[in-house]
Amino acid sequence: MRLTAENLSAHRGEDLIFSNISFDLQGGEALVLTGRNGSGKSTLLRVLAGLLKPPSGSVHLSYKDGRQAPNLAEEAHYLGHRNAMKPELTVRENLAFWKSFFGDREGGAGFSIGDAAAMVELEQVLHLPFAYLSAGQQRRMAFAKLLVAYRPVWILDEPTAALDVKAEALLASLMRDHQSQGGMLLAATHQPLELLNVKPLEMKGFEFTAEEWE
Ligand SMILES: Nc1ncnc2c1ncn2[C@@H]1O[C@H](COP(=O)(O)OP(=O)(O)OP(=O)(O)O)[C@@H](O)[C@H]1O
Repeated sequence: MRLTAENLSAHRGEDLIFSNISFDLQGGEALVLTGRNGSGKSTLLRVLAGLLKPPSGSVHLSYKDGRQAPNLAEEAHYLGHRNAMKPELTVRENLAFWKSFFGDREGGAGFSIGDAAAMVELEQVLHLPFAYLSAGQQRRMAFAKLLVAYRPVWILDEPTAALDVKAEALLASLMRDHQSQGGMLLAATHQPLELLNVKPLEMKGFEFTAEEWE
């Protein structure tokens, strides 16, 4: 797979958040966004996930054999700051919903709910309402959502926030497994995760001085 983004920009309300963002990524690589708070990392990930329309620029995704994928959003999982799980449903019910809602895309198959829960080391809490899990357990289960349905691209916004060191290492190893199988990662993270084939992209945001406004 190959992902090419050219000259992307984004607005929030009246403000230009970034412009001229371009990158090129192959299967197995990870684009890691860095930059200070407010520099536009989440905004860029939301643009790539198809949740915000960029006023300029383009994104192209092609399969290994050169065919164009219809769009990136359909080939990607997006894990934002929120976990997107219903608190009153059990963990198993939540994962079952996402598994059938997403289905698999070309090139792979999702894991069973039991296997995905075991991969995040939480198979013992599948019967509990999602709300009963600790913040770190909830985040790990939100990650299991990526495992139950296959997507070649994972778009991850601070995936390891609220996690202890052991859980952070566990999710990082699942991310590396995804890469080893040819998957791509697009991730914003404040913690340095040990990913493979990292391409860093520093978001600078816009900082206008008083003189520049005049
Ligand atoms: N819905 C919105 N409406 C208006 N402005 C917004 C909106 N969401 C974000 N912004 C602004 O866009 C800018 C970029 O925010 P963004 O969340 O992309 O930054 P970030 O680099 O991910 O920051 P952090 O490291 O704190 O997560 C910020 O100035 C923020 O205030």
